[in-house]
Amino acid sequence: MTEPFLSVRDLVVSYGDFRAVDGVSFDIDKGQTLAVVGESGCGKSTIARALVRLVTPTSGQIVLDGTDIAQLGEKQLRPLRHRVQMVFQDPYGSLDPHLTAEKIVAEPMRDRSRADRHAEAARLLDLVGLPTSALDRRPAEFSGGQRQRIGIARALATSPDLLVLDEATSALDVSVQAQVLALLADLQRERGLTYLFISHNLGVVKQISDRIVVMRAGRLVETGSTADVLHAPTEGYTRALRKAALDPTTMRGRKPRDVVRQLQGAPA
Ligand SMILES: Nc1ncnc2c1ncn2[C@@H]1O[C@H](COP(=O)(O)OP(=O)(O)OP(=O)(O)O)[C@@H](O)[C@H]1O
Repeated sequence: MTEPFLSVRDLVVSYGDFRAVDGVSFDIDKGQTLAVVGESGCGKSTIARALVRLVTPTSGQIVLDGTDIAQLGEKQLRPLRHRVQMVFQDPYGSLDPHLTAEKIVAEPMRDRSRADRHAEAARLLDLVGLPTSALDRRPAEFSGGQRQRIGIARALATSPDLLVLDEATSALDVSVQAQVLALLADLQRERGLTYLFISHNLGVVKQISDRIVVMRAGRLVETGSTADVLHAPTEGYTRALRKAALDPTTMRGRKPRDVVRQLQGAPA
């Protein structure tokens, strides 16, 4: 049997005495999408931060294509960093407002010639569906969906194998969200990219993921294929999340966390 591309084993991430992620294990095969779902504060973003090594795990393993990166120091990580990139929820907040799209996308290519950087930035922007005229424009001149395309182009600039997408489509309205999801699916097909897709939106997760991990209070409560977890969840918590996501009247204007609490018997 081939090894999974990413294997996370007994991952623990603590902030001081608080275990934000508490003994979580999962695998992702190359070219597949694993979604991590759960209510606000359950540790989804902490898993993302550990995978891109913005935080150092307290314990456990993060084996990326055969190398455990969990405890590597910055110097050892440097040659591996290009392989894992992150796309954030808020493209506006994560793009430097003073830089043009060309500079933002070409930032990781500092050692290449100016002409090369220009050509590569144009190619990447074209890949995410933006015209050459986008090169000279700054983030404020783009729509939310276009800004997220720039965020994806920037993440692709290092030729990564794994993209960690942390609520990457959550700030977008439904039709733009669908376009960005279609773009991500195309990029995965064309480039064999592996995705870890973090979301509280089970409707989106259903469209994009092969497998799902359900988290609650730092722990993994359920995992399986997308069809199994969404259509035949074994855990009451997953059923509550699913009900909250599928019933638009329950969700309107409310935090999933509040809806889940209500479904579990707390007063609305
Ligand atoms: N730097 C930090 N220091 C202390 N506690 C933190 C820190 N970052 C996150 N936490 C806590 O860790 C827990 C998990 O946070 P995390 O951001 O991973 O959750 P999440 O599932 O991504 O939530 P959301 O969906 O709201 O983004 C929360 O209780 C949060 O308050």
